[in-house]
Amino acid sequence: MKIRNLTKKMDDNLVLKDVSFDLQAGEVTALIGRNGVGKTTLFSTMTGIYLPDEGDVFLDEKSIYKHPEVKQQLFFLEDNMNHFNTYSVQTVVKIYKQIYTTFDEVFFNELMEQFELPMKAKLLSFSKGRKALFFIILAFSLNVRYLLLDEPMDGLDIIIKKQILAIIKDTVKKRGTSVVIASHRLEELEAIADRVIVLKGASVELDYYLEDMRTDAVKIQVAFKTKKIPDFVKNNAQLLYRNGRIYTLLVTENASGFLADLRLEDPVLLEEMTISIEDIFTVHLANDKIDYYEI
Ligand SMILES: Nc1ncnc2c1ncn2[C@@H]1O[C@H](COP(=O)(O)OP(=O)(O)OP(=O)(O)O)[C@@H](O)[C@H]1O
Repeated sequence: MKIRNLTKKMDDNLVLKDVSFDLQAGEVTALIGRNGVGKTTLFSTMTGIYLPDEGDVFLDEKSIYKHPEVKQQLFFLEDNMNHFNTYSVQTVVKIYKQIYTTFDEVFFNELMEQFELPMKAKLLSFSKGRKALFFIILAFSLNVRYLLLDEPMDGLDIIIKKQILAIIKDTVKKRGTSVVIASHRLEELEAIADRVIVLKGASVELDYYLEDMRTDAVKIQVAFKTKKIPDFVKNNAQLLYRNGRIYTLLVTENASGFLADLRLEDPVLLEEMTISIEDIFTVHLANDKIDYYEI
């Protein structure tokens, strides 16, 4: 799926500006950004609920706006499916089976049984967690190539979250589905995301694979003998946190060269740490920069 130069205004507000990326099969992409940045608007525009002011979205080289039939291959799970509240599970399934001929009934029944969700109950009688679980099961049962999930785990308890993550991971692996999950709960996506797209100020600020990031980048804790911070540190590292004289730094390019230079300074503390999505988010989206000199 190719997203090309999407620009979208909501009222007079420019929400998306020249947004482009490709989605590949068998990958989980985390779409992250602060509240109100435009994640839901991007999904709505990618699926033709909104028409873009500029740009296009292609599935198998066909524009989804000009060839709506290709949208059979994608599904957008909105963060609030309350419009189905008065329907029974059976009725919702019937509706989706008519729309999506790829619906996998065996898979659906197996998961409904596994999670003990009743078929005849109305969705209104489900707790928030059970309802979210039901819609995730439904979404994956549609057997589409592209799934866009908007905050699918918002407000769920840890047990259900883990169950949902397991379903996502398993199905992506087995079926080669491409899943995009919009969230600001980064720690939850860490375990399953292959790639992260960061939206900021209406545009794509960052787009990278976590594995590449972990290879090219390094996160370290360092403390120097004196209060003076070497210039190459200030110029090449992004400061994540500071605790007294201990600096937690993120270096995203030429990590090995940076570490070698750092060792020459003979620091009193130098420790490598695991990079999290949250670190990236902090560096790129935080408004307040931490000052190296504030000791
Ligand atoms: N129907 C609408 N009419 C006018 N403005 C809208 C409409 N929908 C969204 N917006 C505006 O577009 C911007 C992006 O909203 P959107 O819901 O896409 O952000 P988001 O990143 O999904 O936010 P959140 O993380 O809070 O869910 C916001 O400034 C919002 O106020």
